[in-house]
Amino acid sequence: MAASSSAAPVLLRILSASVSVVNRAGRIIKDVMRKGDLGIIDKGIDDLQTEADRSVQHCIVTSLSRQFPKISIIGEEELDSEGKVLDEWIVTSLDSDVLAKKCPENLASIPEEKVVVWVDPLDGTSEYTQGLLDHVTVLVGIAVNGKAIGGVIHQPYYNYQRTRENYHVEKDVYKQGRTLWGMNGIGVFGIEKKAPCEGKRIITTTRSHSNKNVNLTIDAMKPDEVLRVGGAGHKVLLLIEGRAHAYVFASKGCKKWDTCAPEALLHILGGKLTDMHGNSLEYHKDIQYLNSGGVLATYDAAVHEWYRERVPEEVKKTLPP
Ligand SMILES: Nc1ncnc2c1ncn2[C@@H]1O[C@H](COP(=O)(O)O)[C@@H](O)[C@H]1OP(=O)(O)O
Ligand SMILES: [Mg+2]
Ligand SMILES: [Mg+2]
Ligand SMILES: [Mg+2]
Repeated sequence: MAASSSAAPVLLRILSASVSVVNRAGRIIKDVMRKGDLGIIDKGIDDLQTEADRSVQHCIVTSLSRQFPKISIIGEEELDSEGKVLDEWIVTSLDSDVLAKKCPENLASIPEEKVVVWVDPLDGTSEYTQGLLDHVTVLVGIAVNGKAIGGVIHQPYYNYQRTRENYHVEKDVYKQGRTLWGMNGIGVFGIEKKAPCEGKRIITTTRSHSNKNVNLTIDAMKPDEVLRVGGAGHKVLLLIEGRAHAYVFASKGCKKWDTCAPEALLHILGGKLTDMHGNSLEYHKDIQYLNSGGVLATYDAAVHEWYRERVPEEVKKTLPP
């Protein structure tokens, strides 16, 4: 594998390394939970950090920067660079399924220096601390020229309730955890896209960062059902799997590391993610981290406009892009 992997375009190698490292990240998240002491630090209003957020960020950032020293990596957590990084957290293997794909021509010649990687080591921290474990994802988004072009979403506890209830069933029937990955021009792997039900409108939104404007906006869209769940990654998974039609978050709070990987995969699958005004999000390394215009995403790009038109003017005024 060594010869072929070193010959592969750098973007494909970055994606391949990201797929490898998120599996290690998922094990760290489970180890911290099993130990029981989450080491919670309060970063601000409704903004927690746990031992898992810290350790996973060290794991992903150190693993990727050792292999790709010239890429820009921006992670959610502000950590002491002298902090403890265990050798066992460093993963430098490349996923062979990713390497086997053909990188599209327009991306094959992108040099390392032009790549920005956005890392959310643990998305859905609030839900993690409350035991809503399948809301948790690990997000690695890849951007080139300010656009989200690929990424990885790892959901470490996918199926965990089924594995618990069906412990007597063969282990592999309900495998716990999954990894989705994709890149423009290659596709998305690790998930099957399903269309949501017709004749009903299901909106998914925040469960831990709600406010008056979030609710006003959802009401204006007259949903039949509202799914209040944690995590930006998790909510985009609900769109991809046809469990919701739209993800509506008419508030500030989500950052670029929350949206980069989910946006990339959703777009490849025909969906659309923008701010509440319909502006596309930018991922240059010097961009402001906050998605100040909120987040509006739909399972299909064709229905996005319908939701955008219904965002109340008074709410839009509070969300300058
Ligand atoms: N007000 C906020 N402060 C900090 N993080 C936020 C805030 N709003 C949203 N987020 C981040 O966006 C994700 C999606 O938001 P929500 O779950 O509320 O829909 C959250 O899990 C959190 O990411 P993280 O858990 O990685 O800190
Ligand atoms: Mg956080
Ligand atoms: Mg997050
Ligand atoms: Mg996070």
